[in-house]
Amino acid sequence: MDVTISRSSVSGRVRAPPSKSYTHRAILASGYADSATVRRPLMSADTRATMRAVEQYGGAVDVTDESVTITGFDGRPAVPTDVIDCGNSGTTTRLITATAALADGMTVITGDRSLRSRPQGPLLDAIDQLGGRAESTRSNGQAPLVIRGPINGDVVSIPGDVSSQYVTALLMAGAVTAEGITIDLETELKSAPYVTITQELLAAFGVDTDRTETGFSVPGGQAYRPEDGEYTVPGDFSSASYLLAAGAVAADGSFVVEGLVPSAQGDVAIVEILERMGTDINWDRTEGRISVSRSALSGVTVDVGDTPDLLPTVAVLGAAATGETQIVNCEHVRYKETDRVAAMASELEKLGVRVTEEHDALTIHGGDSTLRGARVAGYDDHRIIMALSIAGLFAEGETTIEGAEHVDVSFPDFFDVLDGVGVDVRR
Ligand SMILES: O=C(O)C1=C[C@@H](OP(=O)(O)O)[C@@H](O)[C@H](O)C1
Ligand SMILES: C=C(OP(=O)(O)O)C(=O)O
Repeated sequence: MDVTISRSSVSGRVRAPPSKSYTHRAILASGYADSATVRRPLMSADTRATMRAVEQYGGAVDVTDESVTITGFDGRPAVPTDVIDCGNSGTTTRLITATAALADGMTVITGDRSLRSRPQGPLLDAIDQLGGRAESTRSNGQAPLVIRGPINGDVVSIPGDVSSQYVTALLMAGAVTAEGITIDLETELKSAPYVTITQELLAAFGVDTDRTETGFSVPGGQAYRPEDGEYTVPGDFSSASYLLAAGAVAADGSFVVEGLVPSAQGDVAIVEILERMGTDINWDRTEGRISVSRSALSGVTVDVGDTPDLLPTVAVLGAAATGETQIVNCEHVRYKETDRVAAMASELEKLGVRVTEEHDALTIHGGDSTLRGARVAGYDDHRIIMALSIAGLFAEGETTIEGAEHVDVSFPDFFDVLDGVGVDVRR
């Protein structure tokens, strides 16, 4: 589906969708439990993939209006009756690969074309180190994957700079092994706040984890038991980044994003980045409400080591700013649904922006040019599509984004929300 956005202003109030990261974890944690209810989950293509995986491991998932009730497999996943298809979801793939290593038999895990090009090697090695067997069918460290368990727990050594999701996966599975898992990191941990999210979520399910000098550890023999049998998902700052950016470049009067209380999400950094760029932005942390006004932006340097998912948003903000916006420490952003560093460089250039791409940095030379609407590729990647939609708000004329239906991965009603705050969206 193509979506065409014309230069528009936005006004009014919107609610940020529920967090994708917390929803994935809460659903799988409920699978590891005896039973639990997840309130206000994100219902999207990616989180449904995690629900299907929980079912394949023997859980039952009951979706109602505002919640999902899960009868879990209580720490003992069954051997799936079929291949598990994770679609486009890297989080699902990594988290449930470690679950597979607990099952007494073989599990086959795959996904769409993008997913089958993403790196899984370090997690496969970790499962081998723990006494399981884990293989890539093409021997290239990518899905399809074949995993054989069960593992009992032990010490593993993995790199930290490819994906933090390996750590999350091992901590979640490690809690129900006999011996627990100690993870030694061979290199600096990128995307570190996502592990903090995991630790916070696990604590809410009564599971202890520790930070060690060289990594993380989780004692074995633990039971997943959420307080009062339920968990409520907070709002998503990665999704909110597009809405806040829309306000900064196109608010006409008051524009408010709700549902955003403080959280372990690293992507809360979008508030501070917008402030540094000169945005008039105000966060009522108690009410979870952020108001933002159209502002004159100036370029800044942003290190996305902890916040890879903000790169597309910051690149678009850089195009609206005067001076240079340098995005640094971004090599790991190349391992996402697409190579997002290359994708943003290429599509912003089509809109008339001067960009310098290096392996670990992206510089946007803002202010030298007026953005001209154009036809741009969405790379079947929800974040590229949403970020380019925001560029469409201030580009001259019309911006057409290809493959825009892929927003269903994390923010299914994104275009309805834009429409509702006054954006001229044509589908
Ligand atoms: O654990 C998570 O929920 C996520 C971790 C990050 O990935 P990496 O750890 O692979 O950088 C992030 O990019 C992804 O959108 C969600
Ligand atoms: C990279 C992302 O997710 P995942 O790794 O789950 O595919 C994302 O949502 O930007």
